[in-house]
Amino acid sequence: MLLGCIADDFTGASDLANTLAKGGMATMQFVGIPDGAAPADCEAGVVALKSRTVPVADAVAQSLAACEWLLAQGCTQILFKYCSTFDSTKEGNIGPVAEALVERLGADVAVVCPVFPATGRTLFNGHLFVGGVLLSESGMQNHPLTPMTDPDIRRWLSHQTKGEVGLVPFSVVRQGFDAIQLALADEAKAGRRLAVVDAVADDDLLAIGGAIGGAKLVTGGSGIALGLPENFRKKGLLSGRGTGFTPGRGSAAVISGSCSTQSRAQVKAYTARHPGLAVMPDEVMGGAMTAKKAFDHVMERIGHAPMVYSSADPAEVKAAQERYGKAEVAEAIEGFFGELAVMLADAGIARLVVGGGETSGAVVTALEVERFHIGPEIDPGVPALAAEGPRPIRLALKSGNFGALDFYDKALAALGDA
Ligand SMILES: Nc1ncnc2c1ncn2[C@@H]1O[C@H](COP(=O)(O)OP(=O)(O)OP(=O)(O)O)[C@@H](O)[C@H]1O
Ligand SMILES: O=C(O)[C@@H](O)C(=O)CO
Repeated sequence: MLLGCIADDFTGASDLANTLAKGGMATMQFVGIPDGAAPADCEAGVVALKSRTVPVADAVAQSLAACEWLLAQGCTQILFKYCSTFDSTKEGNIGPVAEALVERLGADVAVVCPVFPATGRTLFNGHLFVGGVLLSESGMQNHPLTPMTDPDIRRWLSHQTKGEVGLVPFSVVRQGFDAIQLALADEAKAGRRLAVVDAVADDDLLAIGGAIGGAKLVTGGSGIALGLPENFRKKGLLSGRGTGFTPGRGSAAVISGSCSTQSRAQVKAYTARHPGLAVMPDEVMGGAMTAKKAFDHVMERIGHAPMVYSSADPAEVKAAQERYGKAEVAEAIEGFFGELAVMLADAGIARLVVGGGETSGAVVTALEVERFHIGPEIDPGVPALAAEGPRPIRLALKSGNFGALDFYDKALAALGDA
C-alpha cells in the first residue's frame, strides 16, 4: 500500500475512496482497522472510522491505531480525511487528531484543506464557503452535533490545537507549485505544524497536491486527494489495475435516515415513482414499527425497489428528540435500519442504497462488511461499492448533503441491474 487514509466517518471514507479510484489508484475502503494484512494489490487504503463526534481521546486513540496499521502495510504518506464542512466542535476532534498524527509521523507541516469544489466547498483567506455562502450562514450553524458558527477555519482549528495554525492564502496558491512549497516550508520553519491552505477550484487542489508529494501527513476533505495519485504515478508506482468492483444482479431497496434538506427532496422525488414506507420515531420507539414489519412491507413490493425512510423536517426531528432524547431516538432508528438491512441482505437483496452518514455507519456495521471495492462515481463524492464479508452486497452510501434529486435512481443503476 502506498497511500494510507484515515476517515472520520463512513460516507466520508467512500467519498475519499471515490476520488482516489477515479485518480487511478487501486483503492479499497476498510471498515474499521482490519485484523490482518491488506491485499497485496491495494495501492490506496481508506480506513473508515466512526470518530467524528466521539470523545476526543477516543478519536485520537482510534486514529493513531489506524495510522499504525497503515504504516505496517508500507504506506509512505498518510491522509486524515474529515468533512468538507469541517464538522467539529471547539474542543475537537480534527485538531487533536491532526496534532497526534503530526507527532507520530514526525511531519514538518501538514496542510489543512477541506475544499471540495464539485460540491461547492471553497476556501478563501482561510474562510470556508458552501455554495458561495459562508459556512456559518450555510445551514451548518444549525447542525445538531457540530454546529459550525465560525467560517474562519484557522481560528476554529486554533481552538482545538496546542500549536499555532498557519495559513497559505490564495494569492500564494494561484502562483502554483514552487510558491506553495516555499510557503509551506516557511510555515514549518516558523514552527507551525498545521497550515490552512486556500483553494477555490480543482486546479488549485492539483497544484497543492503536486507540492505535497513528499509530505508525511496530509489533512482535508476528499478534494485534497485530487492531485495525490499523480505523485505516485510519476514515480512509476501505480499498476493501472482496476478497483475490483463488479456490478450486482438482483432486487434492490433504499434506506434513508438522513433528514437534511437535500435528502428530504431526494426522498420526495424517489417516492413519487417508487413505493415508500415512512417510519415515524414514535412507532419505532413504541414498538408499533419493527424491522420485521418494514421488511415484510418491502418484500411485498420488492420488484419496484421500495424505499424505507425516517427522513423528516427539522421541527419533527426536534419534537422527537425532545420526547425521547437525542441519542435515544438516533440509536433506535439506526438500530432499526441496521436490522432491516441485515434482513434484506439475508433475503437476497443484491443492491442497497443508504442515505445519511450515521445511518450508513449503522447499516455497514450491522451487515458486518469487512471492506469495499470501489466502483463508478454516481454523483460527486458518492461511488458504487461492492462489499466483502459475510454478505457480498452492492451498496451506495450517501452523505446527507450530497447527490442530485434523482440520486437514488442513478445509484440503483450504478450498482447493477435486476
Ligand atoms: N425522524 C427522525 N427523528 C429524529 N431523528 C432521526 C429521524 N430520522 C433519522 N434520525 C436520526 O438522525 C440522524 C441522521 O444522521 P445521518 O448522519 O444518518 O444523516 P445526515 O446527518 O443527514 O448525514 P451526514 O452525516 O452524511 O451529513 C441519525 O442518527 C438518524 O437515526
Ligand atoms: O467531506 C464531506 O463532505 C463528506 O465526505 C463527509 O465527510 C460527509 O460526512
